[in-house]
Amino acid sequence: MSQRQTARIAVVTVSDRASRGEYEDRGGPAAEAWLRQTVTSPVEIVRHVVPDGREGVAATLRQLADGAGADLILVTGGTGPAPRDETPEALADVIEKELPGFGEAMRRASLAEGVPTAILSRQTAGIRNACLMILLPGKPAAIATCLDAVFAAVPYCLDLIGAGRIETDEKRIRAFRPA
Ligand SMILES: Nc1ncnc2c1ncn2[C@@H]1O[C@H](COP(=O)(O)OP(=O)(O)OP(=O)(O)O)[C@@H](O)[C@H]1O
Ligand SMILES: Nc1nc2c(c(=O)[nH]1)N[C@H]1C(S)=C(S)[C@@H](COP(=O)(O)O)O[C@H]1N2
Repeated sequence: MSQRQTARIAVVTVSDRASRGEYEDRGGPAAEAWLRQTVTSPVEIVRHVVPDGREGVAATLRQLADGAGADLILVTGGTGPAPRDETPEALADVIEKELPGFGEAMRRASLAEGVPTAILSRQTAGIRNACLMILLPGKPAAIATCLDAVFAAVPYCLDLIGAGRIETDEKRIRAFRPA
């Protein structure tokens, strides 16, 4: 299977208050900045800010994967235990396969940084067709911690599902592609 040369990445901030303009979204820009510093191959990055809620988030994920042809979607926010935190339920509605190892590795990294509430985040990842979706906590400071913890496995995962190929700056993240 030939892989698309310019990978399409979507960054989705899920936050009631950021979507209403009550505070400036800092999570989406942090995720985009992390990607631009790390991915060295051609990439298109689009950002969206949406309110919490299962149906709306699921519709956004479907549109980005199926309509916009995203290879990778990073979602930040709505992973906690509060009543409006429904991002994992939205993900479950749209994916064919869950990859729970992503959540395990991200929570371990946050715990190792001394954040005991890391276990409150139901962060995870999943596959829909040729799109990998990764859920991150809403705290902007968590984004680099969590992406640093899992991103070495992302390029090979995209290869396996037939998504666009990405290369990384080895000084930041050494992509692991088993021989
Ligand atoms: N995208 C973001 N940009 C800036 N700060 C954020 C963002 N998401 C979360 N935060 C900060 O982290 C705190 C905890 O995030 P959390 O996702 O639990 O918010 P929340 O109480 O669910 O509210 P909301 O969904 O309206 O953002 C917020 O109060 C805010 O200070
Ligand atoms: N690295 C890191 N992980 C973190 C946090 C944090 O500040 N740093 N906050 C935790 C808290 S307090 C919550 S409630 C959950 C879920 O956050 P979310 O609902 O914004 O996704 O993420 C957790 N994971």
